[in-house]
Amino acid sequence: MIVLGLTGSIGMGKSTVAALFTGFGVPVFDADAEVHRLQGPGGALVAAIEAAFPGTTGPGGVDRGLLGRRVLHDDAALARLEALVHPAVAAARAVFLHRYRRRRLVVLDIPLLFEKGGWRGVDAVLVVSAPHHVQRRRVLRRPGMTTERFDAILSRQTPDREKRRRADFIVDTSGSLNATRRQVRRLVACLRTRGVRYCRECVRSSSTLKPPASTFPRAIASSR
Ligand SMILES: CC(C)(COP(=O)(O)OP(=O)(O)OC[C@H]1O[C@@H](n2cnc3c(N)ncnc32)[C@H](O)[C@@H]1O)[C@@H](O)C(=O)NCCC(=O)NCCS
Ligand SMILES: Nc1ncnc2c1ncn2[C@@H]1O[C@H](COP(=O)(O)OP(=O)(O)OP(=O)(O)O)[C@@H](O)[C@H]1O
Repeated sequence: MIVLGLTGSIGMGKSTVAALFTGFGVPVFDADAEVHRLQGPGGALVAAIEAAFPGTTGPGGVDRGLLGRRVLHDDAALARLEALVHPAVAAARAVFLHRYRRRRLVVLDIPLLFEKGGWRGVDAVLVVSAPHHVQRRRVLRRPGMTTERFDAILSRQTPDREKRRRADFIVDTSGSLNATRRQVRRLVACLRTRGVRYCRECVRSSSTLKPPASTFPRAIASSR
C-alpha cells in the first residue's frame, strides 16, 4: 500500500484536489473533518475539551471560534488541546488505514502535515500549490476574510516554498480545474501502476506534473 500525504497552505486547492482523488476511487482520510467530527455535537472529545477549557462547548459541541481565540495565541494552551486531539485523530487514521489495507493507494489529507510531523508516517508527500497572488486572491474572496487574518494564518504555516522543497510531488492549481484534474489523474495512474520511486522520476521528466521552472523549484525527493 502507498500512503500519500496531501497538504498545502491555505487556499491552495487542497480540498479540491482531495475531492479529485476521491473521484478517481482513491480512499481519502480527511484529518480536518475528523477533528470537526470529534469536536461536533456528541463528539468523543467534547467532554474532555470542556474540562480543559471550561465554557468552550455547548449543545452544538465545541465552539471552535471561542476555543481558537483561547489557544491559537497561547502555545501552552494549544499544546494541551493538541494532546487531546492528536491521539484521537491518530486512532481514527489507524482505523482508516486498516479498513483500506488492501488498496494500492490511499491519501491522508493533513493540513498541518509538515508543521506537526505527519510527514513521518507517509510514503510520499504531495503538496498542492499555486503562486502567491493566486492564493491571496482566492482566500480574500472568502466571506469574513481580511488581509490581516490571511497574513496571521500564513505566518503560522510552513511557507509554501519550504513545502514545495520538501514535496515528492507538486500539483499546480493555478490553471483550470481540468488542468488540475489531469495532473491528479496522471499521478494516480503512475502511483497505482509503478510506485513512488518511479513516479518521482516520471514527474521530473513529465510536462504536465513538472511545475513551471520560473515559479516553482522542481519537485524533488524529500529528505526522508
Ligand atoms: C483551535 C481550533 C479550535 C480553531 O478552529 P477554527 O475553526 O476557528 O480555525 P481553523 O481550524 O480553520 O484554524 C485556523 C488557523 O489555525 C491553524 N491551526 C489550527 N490548529 C493548529 C495547531 N494545532 N497548530 C498550529 N496552527 C493551527 C490552522 O492552520 C489555521 O491556519 C482548531 O483548529 C483545533 O481544534 N485545532 C487543534 C487540532 C489540530 O491540530 N488541528 C489541525 C490538524 S488536523
Ligand atoms: N485549478 C484549480 N484547482 C483547485 N482549486 C481551484 C482551481 N481553480 C480555482 N480553484 C478554486 O480555489 C479555491 C481553493 O479552495 P480549496 O478549498 O480547495 O483550498 P484549500 O487549500 O483546501 O483551502 P483551505 O486550506 O483554506 O481549506 C476554490 O474556490 C477552488 O474552486
